[in-house]
Parts: sequence; C-alpha cells; structure tokens
Amino acid sequence: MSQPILDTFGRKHTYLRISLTDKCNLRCTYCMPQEDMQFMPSKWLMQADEIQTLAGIFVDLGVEKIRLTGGEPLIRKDVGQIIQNLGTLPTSLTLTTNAVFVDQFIDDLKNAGVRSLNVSLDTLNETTFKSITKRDHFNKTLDSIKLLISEGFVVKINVVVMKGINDTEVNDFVRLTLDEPNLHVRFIEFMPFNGNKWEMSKIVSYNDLLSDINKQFEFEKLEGELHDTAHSFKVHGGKGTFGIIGTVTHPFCAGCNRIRLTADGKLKNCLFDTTEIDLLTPLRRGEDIRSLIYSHFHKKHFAHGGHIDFTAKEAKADYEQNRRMIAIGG
Ligand SMILES: Nc1nc2c(ncn2[C@@H]2O[C@H](COP(=O)(O)OP(=O)(O)OP(=O)(O)O)[C@@H](O)[C@H]2O)c(=O)[nH]1
Ligand SMILES: C[S@@+](CC[C@H](N)C(=O)[O-])C[C@H]1O[C@@H](n2cnc3c(N)ncnc32)[C@H](O)[C@@H]1O
Ligand code: SF4
Ligand code: SF4
Repeated sequence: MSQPILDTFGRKHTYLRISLTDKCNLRCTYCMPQEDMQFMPSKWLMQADEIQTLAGIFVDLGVEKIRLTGGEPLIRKDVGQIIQNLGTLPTSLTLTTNAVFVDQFIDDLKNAGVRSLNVSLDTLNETTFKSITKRDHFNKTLDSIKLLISEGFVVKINVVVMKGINDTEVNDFVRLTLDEPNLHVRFIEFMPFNGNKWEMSKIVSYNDLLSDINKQFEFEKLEGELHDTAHSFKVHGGKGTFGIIGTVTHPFCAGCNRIRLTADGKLKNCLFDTTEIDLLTPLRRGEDIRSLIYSHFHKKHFAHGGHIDFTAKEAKADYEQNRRMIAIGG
C-alpha cells in the first residue's frame, strides 16, 4: 500500500464518499431549493469504469470505507453495475439514499456485501413529506425502509431537523428505534449551502434536541469514534439507537477522515471547501493523480473549509460560492 492521505493536522483520510450524480427524484428544500435545476450534462459524469479505477487508487492510498451518494445514487442507470464493481474492492461499501428505488437493487446490494444503508426521511407525516420533498413518495419510502430491514440490512434514518417544519416529530422518530435493533435514527443540524435560505435561527441545536428527547425518554450516551458524524445514544430498554449530527453547534472536524469525489470527478477535501481539483481529466490523460491527491489534502483546513462559525461574514461568502449539497454529494 502507498502512503496514506494525511493533512497537516495529522488526520488520516480513510473514508471516500463518491457522488454518482447530481440529479434526484426529490426536491428537498434544504438540499435542492429550486424545482428547475440545471444538472450536469451526462458527458461530464465519471463513467462506471472510471469510478472503479479512481476507487481502486483511493483504496491503495488507505481508504477503508466507500459511501455512494449524490443527488440520488439509485437513479443512475448503471448503478447496479457500479455497486457490483465496487463490491470487489477490499473495503466496506455503503450508500446514502432516499430509498425510493431501493427495492430494485436488493440483490445487487447483497451480492456486493452492503450491510447497512443510510436513508433520508425527515418526517413521519405524509403532508409534511410532500412539502419538504415536493414529491409524493412518502409511502414508498416507508415501505423501502421496512423492506430493507426485513431483508436483514441495518438502516440509519437521517432526519434534517428544521424549526417549525418537523421539530415536533423528534420523539416519534426516537420511538421507532425502541423495538427494532437494526434501526437507528440520526437527527442532523441543518447546514448552509448556496441558495437554501439557511439561518442559524432555523436550526434545532444538538442541546435542544437532547433536552426535548429527555422530556420523554431516559437514555445513555454510547461510546463512539472521533471521526463519527453522530454522537449516539440508546434509550433505556430500547433496541435501536438515536444519534445527533451536530454539524453546526458540535462540529466533528477534529476527527475528519472524509474524502469527496463529485459526480464530475472533482476532489473536495472538505464539504465546505471551494478549492476542488479535477481528477477525471488527468485520469483520462493517463497522468499520475496520486501526487494531486496528496497535495490537495495537504492544503485542507481544520474545519468547514476554514470557518468554524457559519454565521461569520466570511463563512457566508464562502458557502454561497460552494456547490449546492446535491452537487457535492451530502
Ligand atoms: N459537516 C459535515 N457534515 C457531514 C459530513 N458528512 C456527512 N455530513 C452530514 O452527516 C449526515 C449523514 O451523512 P451520511 O451520508 O448518512 O453518512 P455518515 O454519517 O458519514 O455515515 P456513517 O457514520 O457511516 O453512518 C449528512 O446528511 C450530512 O448532513 C461532513 O464531512 N461534514
Ligand atoms: C445530499 S443527500 C444525497 C443522498 C440521498 N439522495 C439522500 O437524500 O439520502 C445526503 C444527505 O445530505 C443531507 N443534507 C442535504 N442537505 C443538507 C443540509 N442543508 N443540512 C444538513 N444535511 C443535509 C440529506 O438529509 C441526506 O441525508
Ligand atoms: S437530500 Fe437527497 S433526496 Fe433530498 S433532494 Fe437532496 S439528494 Fe435528493
Ligand atoms: S466540515 Fe469539512 S473538515 Fe469538518 S467534518 Fe465536514 S468535511 Fe471534515
């Protein structure tokens, strides 16, 4: 194996998130705020064999876990093949998905050794689902989650909590975990991206979430790893867990091990860093991309592309120039 991907803070980057597309069948307001989005032309996208070659290089540089994301990874026509190809690499493979099309890929997922999927579902109310996602797929999403669990997968539900939208449902989500050992719920603090009308006052903070949950449940904190996005908790007597991803008030940058590859083959060293570099063109030209990868991570900032506090004026200027979440790969 080659040298690992280190930054100047000594963080080792072992977790690769590959975005397969910036397209999606939903229109979640916090992620893709406009209905009429301009998507990347298909010819810009990494092809299945290029994804496999790039992933292989990252595995050689120490990547131990690959997550497919997007946009919606499961709307890509060749996703079944991509999953099967990546399943041959010596890493764990997983996906973050809205799950609407997951029933078509159960065998591909099993054959590729996928054991756990993260599924976005922000509400347990059909009307609220439609107002957040602008689409009518509530029942299909719930059925997909049930199917995944019945097929033996571990499911983590991602809930972006927004004040006045879905914050009254937090304890209903926690209740779902009580009887199901393979179901985990993570509440996420709403983050700012270009055009998503983020304001600090719209987030429900880590502390507020915990005190809300504490009104109905007794729970204990679980041990975790420094690189975990979520702090996890277990309700006394419960079987599953709940977690809080405190992106804004409890950032987890100190343990960051994340590498991002956008659907058009750009390398991002941080979700919020705008200085991405192109890997696809040099790969197509047969050039050595390892040195590009090392040097890009050598320039990585400690947190959030250089800003700890999202409310600072400079941070706002930066996140407004950043890609939308959908085009980064969440
Ligand atoms: N600030 C920040 N937030 C992130 C990052 N990666 C993921 N998130 C947030 O965490 C949420 C959950 O991400 P997932 O795609 O489910 O993956 P994960 O939490 O890294 O995955 P596991 O810990 O493997 O389950 C996302 O929806 C983002 O809101 C990151 O690098 N930085
Ligand atoms: C961009 S989506 C891509 C994968 C897939 N379409 C899905 O929704 O799971 C990945 C994750 O990013 C999260 N996300 C998107 N925009 C966000 C924001 N503004 N703040 C926090 N999380 C966000 C979503 O909730 C989802 O869990
Ligand atoms: S969060 Fe996922 S499902 Fe929702 S618009 Fe973004 S990419 Fe699509
Ligand atoms: S904001 Fe950047 S540094 Fe912090 S955890 Fe996310 S990718 Fe890593």
